[in-house]
Amino acid sequence: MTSNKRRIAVLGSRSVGKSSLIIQYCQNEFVESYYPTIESTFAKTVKFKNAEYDCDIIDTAGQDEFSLLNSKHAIGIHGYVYSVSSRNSFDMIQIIYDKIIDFCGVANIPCVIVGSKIDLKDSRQVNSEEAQGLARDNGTAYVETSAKENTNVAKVFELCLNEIEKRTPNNQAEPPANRCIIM
Ligand SMILES: Nc1nc2c(ncn2[C@@H]2O[C@H](COP(=O)(O)OP(=O)(O)OP(=O)(O)O)[C@@H](O)[C@H]2O)c(=O)[nH]1
Repeated sequence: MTSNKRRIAVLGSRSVGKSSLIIQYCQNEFVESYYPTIESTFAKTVKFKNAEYDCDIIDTAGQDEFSLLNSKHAIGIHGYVYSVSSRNSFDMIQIIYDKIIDFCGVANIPCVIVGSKIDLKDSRQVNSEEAQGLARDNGTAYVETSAKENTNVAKVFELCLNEIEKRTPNNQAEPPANRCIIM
C-alpha cells in the first residue's frame, strides 16, 4: 500500500460549519459553541480505494467577497471544500471559486461543494437542485452533510480525494500542484 500526501483546504463563509465538519471527521465529536477560526491544520490518514493518504486538512478563517485569497489557499493544495448553509454563503461559493481559478490560472480545480447543517430542516434556504446545478456548471462534486448528526462527513473527504485522483496522471504519488503564476 503506498502512502500519498494530500492537502485539502476548506473554504466558505463564516460560521457555515467548516471547523465542525473537520473536527467531526478527524476527532469524532461535535461542538455546539462557536469559535471563529483564524487558521489551523488537521492531519488524518485515510484509506480510500486501496490506497492510503496522509491528508493535511486546512481550516481557514471564513471568507467574504472582500477576502483576498492567497497562495496559502491555492498553491500545492489538491482539493477544495466549500460549505453551504445559508443563501449568502451559497452565493459566496462562485465568488470564492472564481478567485481561486483566477489566482491559479487554471480552468478548473478539484473541488467538492458541501451543503452543511442539513439537520436544520426548517431553516433551509438553498434546495438541492439549485446546488447541484452550481456543482454541474463548475464541474465539481456535491454532497449534503450534517456535522451534528455525522451525516456524509467522511463522504466529503472521499469525494475530494476522488476529484484529486481524477486529475492525477498515472497514480503518481503527488498530484501536480496547481500551476500558479506568482507575480
Ligand atoms: N445544527 C447544526 N449546527 C452546526 C452544524 N455544523 C456546525 N454547526 C454550528 O454552527 C456554528 C458555526 O460552526 P463552525 O464549525 O465554527 O463554523 P466555521 O465555518 O468554522 O466558522 P468560521 O471559523 O468563522 O469560518 C457552531 O455553533 C456549530 O455548532 C451542523 O451540522 N448542524
